[in-house]
Amino acid sequence: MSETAKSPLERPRTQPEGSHHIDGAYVADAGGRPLPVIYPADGSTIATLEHAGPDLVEQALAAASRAQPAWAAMTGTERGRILRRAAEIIRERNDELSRLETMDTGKPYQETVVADATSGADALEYFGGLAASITGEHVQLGDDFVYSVRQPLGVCVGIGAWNYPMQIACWKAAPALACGNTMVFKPSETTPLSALKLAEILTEAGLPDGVFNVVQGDGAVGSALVGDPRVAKVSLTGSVPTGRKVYAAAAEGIRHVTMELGGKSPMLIFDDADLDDAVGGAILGNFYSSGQICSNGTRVFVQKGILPAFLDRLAERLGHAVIGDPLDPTTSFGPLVSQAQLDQVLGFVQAGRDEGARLVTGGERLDREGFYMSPAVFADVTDEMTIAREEIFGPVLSVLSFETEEEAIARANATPYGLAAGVFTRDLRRGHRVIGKLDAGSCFINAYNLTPVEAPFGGVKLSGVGRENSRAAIEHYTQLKSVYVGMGPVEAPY
Ligand SMILES: NC(=O)c1ccc[n+]([C@@H]2O[C@H](COP(=O)([O-])OP(=O)(O)OC[C@H]3O[C@@H](n4cnc5c(N)ncnc54)[C@H](O)[C@@H]3O)[C@@H](O)[C@H]2O)c1
Ligand SMILES: O=CCc1c[nH]cn1
Repeated sequence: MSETAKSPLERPRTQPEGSHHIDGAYVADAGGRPLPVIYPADGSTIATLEHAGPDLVEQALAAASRAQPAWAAMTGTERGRILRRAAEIIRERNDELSRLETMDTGKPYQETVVADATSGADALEYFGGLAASITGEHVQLGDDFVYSVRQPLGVCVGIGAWNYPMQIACWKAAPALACGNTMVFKPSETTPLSALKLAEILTEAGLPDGVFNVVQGDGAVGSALVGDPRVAKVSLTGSVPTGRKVYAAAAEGIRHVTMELGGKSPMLIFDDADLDDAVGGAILGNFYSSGQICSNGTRVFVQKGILPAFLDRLAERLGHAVIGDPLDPTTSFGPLVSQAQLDQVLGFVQAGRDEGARLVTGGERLDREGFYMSPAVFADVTDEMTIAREEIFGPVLSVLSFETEEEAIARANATPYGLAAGVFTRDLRRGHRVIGKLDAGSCFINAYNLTPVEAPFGGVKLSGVGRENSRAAIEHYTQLKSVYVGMGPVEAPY
């Protein structure tokens, strides 16, 4: 692994005009608890916001409720035009938005410039394009007929995790708004900045006031939003423990939910796989965003025949990772998001060592300011070890070996999670056969962690409920009204 010495890109302005964005404008909550925003690359405070108090939560929900009927009454074409305009503005400002995302999350600019704001723009463009074609259906029943209308749900609450702040805000807002809903979005308290930019850009694109609102704060603020009787739907991206709480609170009001939760996904590499493709997939599925990706394939099952070559090539390629200032465009591996996350991940590395896994490379706290560690690869991992069972959410790859296809499938499925799964093989019949038997929502054959807006994204088992992206998301932000129309006399028994 090497360190960079190039000059970093210019730092963007990080202190927003106000902490929250309600009814089309920045708002401050003078009495709110301070919310410092930390730059993971050096631990400095780059902005100070405040958690929303009850008055601000009320203001945001009232704005979203007020705005919803008129927004829903606009045609899909009109709504879609605004979303697509917002996508254009995001693309025009991608460089600045990417630098902001890098400062908020610590992810290398090399990544944010291609995978964060641009992914958000894709969602706004895609759902903006679909908005005009959201329809029900007509069923003829003799002379009578039934028609259905796909209606918005009302006020939706979106709650985000810290790993893809802009992407998560857009993946929730774009389908919600396209369908005629309004939204109050609460970003993660760890990365609160880019959702405010999204609100600002949507307003600039012509979004009516109150349709998309951002309030800041921790779980208590999220909880206040989820429990409000005006809320029709909650979409959470977060951990399974938070998902349990939010799902239960939403159930009190029989609210719709989308739950995008954690995972411990398997990647199966067969002897006949292209070695470099498989190693590339393992790198993308474990070390991109310093390993802080929900769908990561952190249990890498490698068939015995290819195992030595796989480990050698993986260690060799990791040696080319450029660890450094995430604002330096040549940096390919940045810090973790926070000191707490770093401590947690290093705790898992220690558990791996204590339980007898072999540390092939990395796993060390780096001697520099910021929350850096080197990417870790463990070999000789067994299914019972903590690092093979628990979601680590950091750069720790576990290699487990296997002999037969049936064995690998059974072991891959022996987890309460079911977010993603991958298979690497040159035998496409085997690729489809194996992927068909893996319990996961988002699957890959000879690829990993690609999440185009056209593909449904989401998990099974504890990893979640519902899907983001694709046409499937339209169903999760609408409800059907059916209307039976009688064309003849009404016959009654008496
Ligand atoms: N499936 C996916 O699409 C996806 C994507 C990214 C991250 N994740 C998961 O997110 C986790 C990491 O993110 P995190 O640490 O921010 O997760 P987290 O569960 O700690 O927090 C997620 C969000 O929920 C809020 N929250 C916490 N308690 C709440 C409550 N009681 N009511 C309402 N809101 C509450 C937090 O403030 C935050 O905004 C990992 O488990 C990861 O796998 C899943
Ligand atoms: O972190 C989860 C969602 C995701 C996966 N890849 C890009 N975004």
